[in-house]
Amino acid sequence: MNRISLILLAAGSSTRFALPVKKQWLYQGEIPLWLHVARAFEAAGDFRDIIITGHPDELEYMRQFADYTFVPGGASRQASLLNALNQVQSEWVLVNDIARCCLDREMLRRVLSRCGEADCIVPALPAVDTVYEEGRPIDREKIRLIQTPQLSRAALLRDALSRDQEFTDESSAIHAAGGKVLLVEGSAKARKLTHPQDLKHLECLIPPAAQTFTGFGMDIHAFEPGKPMVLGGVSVDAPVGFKAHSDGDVAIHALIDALLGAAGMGDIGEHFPDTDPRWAGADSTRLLQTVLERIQGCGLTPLHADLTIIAQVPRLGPYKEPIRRKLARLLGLSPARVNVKATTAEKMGFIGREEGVAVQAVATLGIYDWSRKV
Ligand SMILES: Nc1ccn([C@@H]2O[C@H](COP(=O)(O)OP(=O)(O)OP(=O)(O)O)[C@@H](O)[C@H]2O)c(=O)n1
Ligand SMILES: C[C@](O)(CO)[C@H](O)COP(=O)(O)O
Repeated sequence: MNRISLILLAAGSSTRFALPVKKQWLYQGEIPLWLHVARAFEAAGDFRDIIITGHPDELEYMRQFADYTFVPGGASRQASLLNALNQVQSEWVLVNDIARCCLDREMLRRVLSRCGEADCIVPALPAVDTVYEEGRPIDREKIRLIQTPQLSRAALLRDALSRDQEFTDESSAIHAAGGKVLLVEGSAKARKLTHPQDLKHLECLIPPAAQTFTGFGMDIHAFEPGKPMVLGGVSVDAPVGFKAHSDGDVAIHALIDALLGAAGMGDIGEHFPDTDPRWAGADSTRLLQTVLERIQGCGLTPLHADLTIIAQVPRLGPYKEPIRRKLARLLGLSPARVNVKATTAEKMGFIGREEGVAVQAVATLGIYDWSRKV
């Protein structure tokens, strides 16, 4: 069987799923769904290689979980698939949507066992409901609902998908290119996860583990006279602001690093390089929102944060509570789960000499519990 490469498509944006987490990042126990599916296929077949598409912003992160070949996805399923096909050396390629997350081994066997009998072997189900097309009932016996995994001749599939036409699956592309498509019996188990309500019908899914992850962040900024000071998203009355590429909100920067640390997603400079003009003068609350979307999209959720601001000047007593409330709102947490402390440096060092401010932050993330939404 190792003349077959496996492609798993996991670069979608989960628009129809409408939860903060993307479908491919729903945790199954301690691992994300895309890895759970990859392991299920790896255990069920002897593939020459396993190629997984991921959103370009998530690819490095995906590599931290496993040693497969990861390929950046494109703007559509077809574009992602073409990127992955460029890595394929074998004659045959099996393509599965990560969204079809429950592997029916019997169905996989039915597909693989017909290898060579057509250019594309496709699992399909009959329609069991009455079917209307444009307001009129049609003969449902003529209808077949197409699933994945589909087994295709790699070279033909590459050519078929490279035409200037959008296809929703491999079999339609191969059919349009004049190739032979063979339908085999599909499986109700291979239902596609498209909307949150599909979660109830996917019996193979297991709830996420009750794990938490902690990260630490630290940032320092020098004062810059004449600039407005913003700390923790709150305007502070001071004759100086912070020298920085962005608005210099040192508290939010420390918090972002703590969140990225807990997620295992690197540091703020990797996400918002200070060479990138997009972030010049940026409102740091926007950076925090972007980071939160990335973290939540990948299946994690903030639980708690604690910050210590070390400043000789300005005096921060009156600002601690507004900063706490602002950060809690941004994190989607109760103020009871966000703490903001302030201390001076006892007139020592650069902080004591009133040259700048340092902030330390600790943040805790949990795994998003999608099973409570079912
Ligand atoms: N640009 C894209 C779009 C989709 N996919 C993958 O193709 C499969 C089928 O796509 P779909 O179920 O439509 O997923 P999404 O595109 O994420 O969903 P939506 O259309 O609701 O945004 C999914 O496993 C998805 O991750 C992909 O790799 N690259
Ligand atoms: C490939 C597929 O799963 C076959 O039914 C389906 O066409 C994917 O559609 P989507 O809109 O990209 O989810």
